[in-house]
Amino acid sequence: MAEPKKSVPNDKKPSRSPFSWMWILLVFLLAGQAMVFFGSGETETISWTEFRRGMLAKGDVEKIVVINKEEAEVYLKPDKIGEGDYADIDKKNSGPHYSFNIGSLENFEQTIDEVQTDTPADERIDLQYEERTDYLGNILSWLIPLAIIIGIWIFIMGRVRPSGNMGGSNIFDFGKSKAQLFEKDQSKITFDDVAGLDEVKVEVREVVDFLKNPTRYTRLGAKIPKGVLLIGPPGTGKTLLAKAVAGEAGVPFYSISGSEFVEMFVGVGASRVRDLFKKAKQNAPSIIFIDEIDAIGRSRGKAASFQSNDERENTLNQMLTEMDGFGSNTGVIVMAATNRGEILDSALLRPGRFDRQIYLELPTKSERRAIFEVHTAPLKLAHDLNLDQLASQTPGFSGADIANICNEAALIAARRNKDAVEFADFMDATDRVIAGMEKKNKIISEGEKKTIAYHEAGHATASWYLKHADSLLKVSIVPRGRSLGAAWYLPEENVIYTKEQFVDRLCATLAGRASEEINFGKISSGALDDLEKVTKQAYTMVAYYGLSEKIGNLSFYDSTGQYESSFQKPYSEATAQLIDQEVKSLVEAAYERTKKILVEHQAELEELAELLLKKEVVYKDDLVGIFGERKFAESETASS
Ligand SMILES: Nc1ncnc2c1ncn2[C@@H]1O[C@H](COP(=O)(O)OP(=O)(O)OP(=O)(O)O)[C@@H](O)[C@H]1O
Ligand SMILES: [Zn+2]
Repeated sequence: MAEPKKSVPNDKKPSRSPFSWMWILLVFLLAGQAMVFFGSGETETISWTEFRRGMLAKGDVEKIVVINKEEAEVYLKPDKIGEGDYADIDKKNSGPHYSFNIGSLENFEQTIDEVQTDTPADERIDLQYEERTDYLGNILSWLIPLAIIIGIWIFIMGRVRPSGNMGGSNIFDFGKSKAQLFEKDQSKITFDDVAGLDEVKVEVREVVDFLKNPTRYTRLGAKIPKGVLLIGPPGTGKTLLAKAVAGEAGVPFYSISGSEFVEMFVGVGASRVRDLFKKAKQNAPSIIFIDEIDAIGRSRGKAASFQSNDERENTLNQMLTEMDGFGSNTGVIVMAATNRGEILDSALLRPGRFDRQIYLELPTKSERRAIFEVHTAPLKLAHDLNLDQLASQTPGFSGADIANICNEAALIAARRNKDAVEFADFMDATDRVIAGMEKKNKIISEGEKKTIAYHEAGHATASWYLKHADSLLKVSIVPRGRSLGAAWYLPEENVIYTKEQFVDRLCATLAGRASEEINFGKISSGALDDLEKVTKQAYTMVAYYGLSEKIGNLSFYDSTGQYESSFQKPYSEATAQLIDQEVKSLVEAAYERTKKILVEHQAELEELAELLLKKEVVYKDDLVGIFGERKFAESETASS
């Protein structure tokens, strides 16, 4: 996430800061304490022992008033006051002269009783009991906790709204949106600041045009999309791209992060959304950017039973209402970013909401070079610095990582008192950034990269020569999500598959591992997804589609879902074993066949793998260059 270079507070009205509230409370508390102190100032507090051994033993006490069975007020005999031990008490003071805490009432009464029995009736102590309500104490006893709670609340509010982004943060306007507003002329980010992402930029250019020339579209009755969802791994430039759209269109940009909604109090999230949309509409045309939308837009229902987050749901509902509410010519386009598109609530993706989805990927080598170019532009570089080399040293790095490296490198060079940033500084910076990344990202070593390249080349080679495999569009060894490399196919849209088609697909999927075995003599864990797919497919072939001779025309598929819930298999133990055997031999046969194909075309496989290592992404043209035109026409694979 990028921090805004320039932002202006959107609320300019004068506001009382939480600190002034702290002061008021403090004064209040001190006043309360002072009242307690002075209110009891006239009676000296003594201890029970002092009382018993002193005035009680000497018989100086005239009256004791026990208050609330806790405290005793002592009145001395008038003739004792102002003399001896009591010299500093004013003669006119009618008492109480002392007070003490009686501790145990029983003990106290017993002691007094003992004294009384030894005393003549007319000299006995006058013992009285009184229930007194301590108004001040009561008030304070709830005022102090209240003050503490308010204090904590103010403190939390202060944290919830990081004051760095906002000029005046007022504890009473937390319902207002704290979206940051970037004024037109202040946001100078354009598409030139976004390196690579060429395909994405084409799609996003359209959005710029919607904002600039809405009538061109509305004139013909076309509906301008309201929401654009940017999906991609962290640091791939989603925020940057949204800002560039605002910059190119010259419209205000309101940004807020989904996670900010979540830490709010009940009802606040929804009112923030309302406020945000209101503001954006007032300043239309404009862009609302919601970062980390998954924080509020997570699929409802699924995990809800565990910990239902009503606040999140309210916020989401309010957002959907707002998006449905404004017409397509309002001139407000909502852009949202997430790195987990799959967990979003489907309600968000419905037409009229975020129906445009744009995928961003980690940059390829040439894109990384371009990003290095952007971020080294402001630096003073050594003349012999080779950006190509930097790009090839940083596979799997995101744009944000690269921006980070460039800055680190400059810091390192400065620390070393250099006049220009050199290659070595970049390498050290890379190490430092890797150390920070290691926890969240996969770092790929040269050796691993080679394994991945040969694995993907295996898939590509096999599917090129398998009649029924989908035709290949693109092969990449740029890591994405859980997988380390990928091949993109043009899928056949068949409804019915023949056994041959199934088997060819099995082979294509197994080809990654087969290539690893052929080229390195060992296999790796990198084929997990492939093997999962193969196993599932082989089982469906045998147990569902009746495609194995030994099982015959039986299907244990259950469209009603009963078997699954009843733990009971619809076939005998013997059949179960047979199914397992059939699956195994099916996969084994496919694997052997795949290896044969790969060995036959080993030279081409190697050529492709090396090209992948060099370019990281290889397109259909390159594939044709290596393998020649694919022999199977598309129509031929689409089958009977
Ligand atoms: N394609 C790119 N070209 C130039 N700089 C880039 C690119 N991608 C990322 N960056 C740099 O990385 C920084 C962070 O990117 P940004 O905040 O846009 O990523 P993001 O995809 O929104 O990440 P997150 O998912 O973590 O919010 C940018 O400010 C920019 O400096
Ligand atoms: Zn694979």
